Amino acid sequence: MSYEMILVDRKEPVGLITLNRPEALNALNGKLMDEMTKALRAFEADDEIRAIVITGSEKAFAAGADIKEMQSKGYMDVFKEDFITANWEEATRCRKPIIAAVAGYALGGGCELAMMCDFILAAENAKFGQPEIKLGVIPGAGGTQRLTRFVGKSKAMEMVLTGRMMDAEEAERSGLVSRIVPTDQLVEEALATAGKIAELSMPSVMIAKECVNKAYETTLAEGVMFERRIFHSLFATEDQKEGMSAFAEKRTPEFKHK
Ligand SMILES: CC(C)(O)CC(=O)SCCNC(=O)CCNC(=O)[C@H](O)C(C)(C)COP(=O)(O)OP(=O)(O)OC[C@H]1O[C@@H](n2cnc3c(N)ncnc32)[C@H](O)[C@@H]1OP(=O)(O)O
Repeated sequence: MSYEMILVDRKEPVGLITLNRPEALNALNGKLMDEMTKALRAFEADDEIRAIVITGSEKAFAAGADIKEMQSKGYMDVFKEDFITANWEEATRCRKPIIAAVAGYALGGGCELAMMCDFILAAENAKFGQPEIKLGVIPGAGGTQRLTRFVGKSKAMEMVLTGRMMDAEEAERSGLVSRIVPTDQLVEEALATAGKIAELSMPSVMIAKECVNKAYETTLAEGVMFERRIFHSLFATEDQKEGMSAFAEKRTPEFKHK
């Protein structure tokens, strides 16, 4: 499959998607999002790929939705095409782990896309923000909801109401990113982290992801019960026998992903 606005690289067992629209700081237009949706679906269906990394350039992960594409749209246009959600949420549907490797600007839809991934690794030069208010709109791809869950009401409110950006240090302190890495080592580090996840038992990884995500959607008691039942189910896998035998025998496990 050929892509124009993203680069897709199969680095088994990791799939790498690089946003590649440098002339517009990777602004996310319909074509780019369609391509990303296709690439994510292809990796999801690929048995040899067990973790995914989405990244941009050193200057920008993505500077948001394409403002020039949006500017002339009217209410009925955005309503009829269900603008933003229609082809933007594939990352949230993917069952394999996705790491956002963010350098430079992650603004508006760029920040929202990063937050749809399972975790964010930030380069030292990363800058996060929801500047939509400065354009006379508000975040439309989950920013008001996900940012608030990551950083809490006060900081999310300030960022959404003023459009202020957060640097990597502040983003790490606030829990938006899992850690900061030197900018020139970002992709390498994200691939290495994804590679480590991909070595683990795939069913456990996919189910662990489901359980953590459940914490956002349910009560503590229901979430704990969901976790326990799922934990029980993993005792039906070959990988549970292999993982625990390998520990007892002091050797490295060889997971079969089943
Ligand atoms: C998804 C929703 C619903 O939540 C909505 C959104 O995401 S709305 C978009 C939110 N994002 C923004 O408002 C950021 C817009 N960009 C900027 O503020 C600046 O470009 C910058 C601070 C990120 C970088 O500034 P600078 O280094 O000075 O570069 P520029 O000359 O401004 O940009 C270079 C080039 O890229 C084009 N560009 C940048 N961002 C976008 C964008 N979001 N959409 C379309 N095009 C964008 C910019 O216009 C420049 O192109 P040329 O004019 O030189 O052709």
